[in-house]
Amino acid sequence: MSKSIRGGVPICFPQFGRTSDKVSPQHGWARLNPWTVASETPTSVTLTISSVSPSCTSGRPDDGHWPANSTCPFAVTLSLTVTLTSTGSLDYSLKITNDLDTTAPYQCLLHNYFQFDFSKDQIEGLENYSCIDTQPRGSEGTGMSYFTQGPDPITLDGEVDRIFHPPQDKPSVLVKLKSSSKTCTISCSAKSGSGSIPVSAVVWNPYISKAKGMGDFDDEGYKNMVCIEPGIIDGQRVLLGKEEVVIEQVIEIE
Ligand SMILES: O=P(O)(O)OC[C@H]1O[C@H](O)[C@H](O)[C@@H](O)[C@@H]1O
Repeated sequence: MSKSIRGGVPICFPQFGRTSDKVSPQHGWARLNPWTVASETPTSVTLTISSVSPSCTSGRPDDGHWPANSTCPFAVTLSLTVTLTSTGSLDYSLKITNDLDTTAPYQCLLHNYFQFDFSKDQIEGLENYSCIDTQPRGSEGTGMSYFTQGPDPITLDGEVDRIFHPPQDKPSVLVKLKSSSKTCTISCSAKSGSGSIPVSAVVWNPYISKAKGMGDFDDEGYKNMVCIEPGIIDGQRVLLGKEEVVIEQVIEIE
């Protein structure tokens, strides 16, 4: 199977993490397969991938991840346009199209890697989000914990793998990564014909032992990075027949 790069913005689709049957690869097949350049200008590029294209094989039935002799259960096309704007922001527009009349289950997440000083920088914007902290905390910590994120900025102090689901009045997400010299703002929203879709966000830093265990990651790399990953991951969603969902993300440095 192909491997995702550990940087930039891998697209997790059709699921974040593993499926309950553990058949599909972690974070889905979209980040494992080649995308096609559909068009480009000096400041933008549009890339596409279809679940049924012959080049999309990693994580698919012929890769041993689905039962033998099964065919792709759905036909979905992803189209990603990335634009460097005149103000210097990077704009991402990801269109997810169900090419069939039948429904297709999905989740989708932009697995952004950012430069981040582990010991000093701070994360703002997730106040009042419902947090699932997947990492045991404290000497007696076991399993996950659930809480509402308070008003203080988030700082990193160990392995961090937290899923933030938005309060009801906040379908889009706006996260700020603050260092002493600059602020990086990540905003993300999602919509389909029927209206906005709530955007959650994952914050991830592997810290010492997980960094050492990852063959494609520098042992000390955790000190200079964080992943801020907005996406549609609150439960299992369903694309209706021929439905189009668009996820928009803007990254800006002030
Ligand atoms: O190693 P990967 O498959 O790229 O996943 C890297 C990370 O992605 C997300 O942030 C998940 O919440 C983490 O649990 C996972 O470790």
